[in-house]
Amino acid sequence: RDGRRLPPSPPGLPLLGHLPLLGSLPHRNLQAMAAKHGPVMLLRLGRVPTVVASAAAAAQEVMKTRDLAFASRPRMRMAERLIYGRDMVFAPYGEHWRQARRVCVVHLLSQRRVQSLRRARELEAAAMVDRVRRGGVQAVNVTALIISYTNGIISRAAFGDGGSLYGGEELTKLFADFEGLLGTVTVGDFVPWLAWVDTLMGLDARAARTSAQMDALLERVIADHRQRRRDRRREDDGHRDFVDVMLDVNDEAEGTGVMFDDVAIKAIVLDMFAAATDTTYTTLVWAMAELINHPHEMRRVQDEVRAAVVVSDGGRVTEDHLPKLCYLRCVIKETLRLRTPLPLLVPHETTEDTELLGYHVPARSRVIVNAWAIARDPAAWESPDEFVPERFAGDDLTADYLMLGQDFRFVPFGAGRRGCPGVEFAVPSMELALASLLYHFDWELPAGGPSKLEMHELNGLTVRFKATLRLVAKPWSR
Ligand code: HEM
Repeated sequence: RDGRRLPPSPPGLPLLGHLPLLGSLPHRNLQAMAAKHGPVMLLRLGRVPTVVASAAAAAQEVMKTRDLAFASRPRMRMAERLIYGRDMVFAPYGEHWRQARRVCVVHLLSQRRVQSLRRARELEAAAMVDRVRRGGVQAVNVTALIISYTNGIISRAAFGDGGSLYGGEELTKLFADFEGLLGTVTVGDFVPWLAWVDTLMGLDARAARTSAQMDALLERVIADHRQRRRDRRREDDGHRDFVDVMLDVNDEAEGTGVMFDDVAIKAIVLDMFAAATDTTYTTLVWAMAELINHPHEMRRVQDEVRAAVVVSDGGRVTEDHLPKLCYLRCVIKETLRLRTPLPLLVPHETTEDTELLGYHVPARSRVIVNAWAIARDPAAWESPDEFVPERFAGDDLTADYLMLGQDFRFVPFGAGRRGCPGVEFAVPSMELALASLLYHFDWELPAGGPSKLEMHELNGLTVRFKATLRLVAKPWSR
């Protein structure tokens, strides 16, 4: 009525709006809708107006040109329940998010801290290789193997080397429940008067149970860390785990007004688990699955890693080898493009009235960037649905090879204010795991089964390889 043009909107249903059109794999259904209605669409998910951006130019406006206007997050009931409503990943734009983000970037995920975790990564990679060796001729459950590797790294980073003392397998299960719930879309988020459906389906009870178990664990971890500090048994050996760092920040901030109380500490440590584990393991499992279906590419990475590791290196991959592994970097980048683990990123929300590709977007609209569709846009990529790591071979493949925030056709980590601060943590973890698995073993599908993997997806906190990936590992030696 005031002459401002809203984005095009397909027909929806009364009450539920476009919610049922999302289906079980929303990134795919939204891509099909964008092909008909354009790179910016306005949907109504239940009662929530939602703008969907499906082209690189739109992503650039959301995450760069008009970054501030798009920098908030919508309220998500499950995250509030599980992460105390005090975390950072799901926090609305404002002072709490700013302080938490600063601690994250400056202290928890700084380059120095990530480098200090090198030993943790190398220990976990060695343990993973040992586990495969011990499995003998049996097909290896690669999914479980990689989950255990990523959990191991984040547990050591967050809780210290004694991370496994807090439960080992049980801890893995607790985190699996936690991440499963966090990835569950609740009806109440979109249609508040139907929130009772979530209760009826047992979601509320499960969330309460998991949250209580997690809280008890974190209380114990914090109490142990405090005790150690009192006993002065812990020396500063250059590596401080996330709980130590948060307690340090708290001590230093005393009297300055910026305080992270125990609830905020627990919330931010949980954020790290939530943000780091599923994303990293999902990417690694997809990479292994793609390489199995592309034996020529698999052989090329193996030749590269095996040429880089010489006998005097003690016959194992270390982080010193990683910068030499250019083709491996192409494989990781191509996996993130084709199998974007968070295909719709994390939802944004507008802080004020703004515009997107010339369309009016009202304040407090939910905003979804379909990074997966953008990375498969036929107008921007050649053979977009094919796994072709070579497409990146001409790029600068040094440390900054993901070129985040520079090329908006490739945004698996988002960009700008709400972009992922964990990229530097994730990249060496992924490179080292993949290089180690491919250096030490030749991988095959189990005999008697299909000769190719079906690449079905399962939607949760991330979109992951649906089946359990089981492969036969044949030890390789020079
Ligand atoms: C392959 C691995 C990873 C991928 C693909 C990934 C992807 C993403 C994406 C898409 C977002 C949201 C961006 C947006 O809303 O626009 C995000 C946010 C975030 N990620 Fe990552 N991530 C990964 C690993 C990690 C790791 C290892 C950590 C920490 C140890 C981490 C910490 C975070 C945090 C704290 C946020 C919230 C940022 C904010 O809201 O301000 N991520 N990540």
